[in-house]
Amino acid sequence: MSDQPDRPPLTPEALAQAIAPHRERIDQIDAQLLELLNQRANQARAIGTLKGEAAVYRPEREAQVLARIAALNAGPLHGNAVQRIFREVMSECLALERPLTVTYLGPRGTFTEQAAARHFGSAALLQPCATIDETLREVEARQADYAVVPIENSSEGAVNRTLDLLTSTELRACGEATLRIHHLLMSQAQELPEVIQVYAHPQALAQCRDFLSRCLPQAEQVAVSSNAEAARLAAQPQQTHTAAIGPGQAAALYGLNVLDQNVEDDPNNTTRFLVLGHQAAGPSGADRTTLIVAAPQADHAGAMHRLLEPFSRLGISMTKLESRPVRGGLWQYVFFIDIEGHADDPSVAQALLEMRQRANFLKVVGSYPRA
Ligand SMILES: C=C(O[C@@H]1C=C(C(=O)O)C=C[C@H]1O)C(=O)O
Repeated sequence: MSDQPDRPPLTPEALAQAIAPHRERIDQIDAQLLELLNQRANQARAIGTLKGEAAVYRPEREAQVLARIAALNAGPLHGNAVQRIFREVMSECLALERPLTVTYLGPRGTFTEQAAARHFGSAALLQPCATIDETLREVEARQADYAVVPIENSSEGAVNRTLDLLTSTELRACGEATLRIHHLLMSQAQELPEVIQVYAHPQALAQCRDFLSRCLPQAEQVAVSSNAEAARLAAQPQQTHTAAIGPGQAAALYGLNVLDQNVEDDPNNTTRFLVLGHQAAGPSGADRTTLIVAAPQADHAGAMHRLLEPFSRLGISMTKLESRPVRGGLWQYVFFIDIEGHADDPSVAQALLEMRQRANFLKVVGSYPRA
C-alpha cells in the first residue's frame, strides 16, 4: 500500500504534459553522459598508448575505481547497480586500448562463463575450452590473455584439478571473482517422474546431493565435464528422460524445460574463481595472496607450526589452508594457503622471506584485489 495521499488519476493528456519536462531533462543528461563517457574513453586510449607493449588490464586500478565509486555513490541507484554500470564502462574503455581474450571452462552457459563475463564485462572476448587444462594452455601459449578458473566452492571445497594445475603453471593469479551458484534441474521431460538419468559436473551433483536423494532417488547420476555439457547432452533428440543440473543460461541456451529451481542444498552456495595471466597485479590496498608451500618433514611434530609462525607474529590473517597429496610422493603433501595482503606489503614480504628459508618449496601464485 502506498502512503501517498489519494490523488485523482491524471488524464492521458495531463500525464504526458507532466512527464514531458522530465524527459527533456533526461535527454539533456544523456547527451552530457555520452560526452563524458567519450571523454573517459579518450583518456583510457591515451593511457593505452603510454602502456605500449605492457599489459593493458590493470586489476588493482579497476578495483580502486570500483571502490571509489562505491564510496561516492549517494543513490538512489543501488550500489550493485552502480558497480555493474562502471564495470561495463571500464570494459569498453579497456577494449579501446586493446580487446582482451579470456578463456573459460565451456561449453557456453557454464558458471565459469558467468564469472568471466561479470569480471571482465561485455567487451571481453570469451573463449570456451573443453577442460580447465586447456584454458591455461591457451594463455600459456599466448593464444588468449587470461583464464578464469574455479578454485573452490563453499559447499564442496577445493576444485582439485585447478589446485594441481596451479603448482605447475607459469601463470600468475591476478584477480578473484565470486559467484552465487543457483542450480536448475532442466530436461526435455515435462515432469520429474519421467526423469531416469541426471547429468551434471561432479561438483554440481555433490552440491545437490540432498535434493537428488529426496526428489530423484531412483535416477542414475552421471558425472560429465561441465554443467553446460550436461545440458547439451540432455538436449540431444534421444535423451527424452534425461535431466541436467546447471545454470539458467544453459537451460535457455539448449531449450530445456526447467523442472525445478534452486536445487542446491545450501542456499548460500558460492564458487570462488581466480583470474590467471602472465602479469602480476600491483597492490590495490585490499588484496589477497595465494601461496603453495611444502614443509620439510611435514609429518614431524611442529613442522607446520614452524612454517606458518611468521604469519601470526607479523599479524597476517590466513583465509585458507588446504592440503593436496604430492603426485608420486606417498603421504607427502603441498599446502595451498591464502593470506590477506599483497606480496609487496612490507609485513607480507617479510613473512614470505622467512617462510622461504623454512620451506622445502614455496611458490607465490599471485597477489590480487579481493573480490
Ligand atoms: C585506463 C586504464 O586501463 C584499463 C581501464 C581502466 C578504466 O577504464 O578505468 C582501468 C584499468 C585498466 O584495466 C588504466 O590503466 O588506468
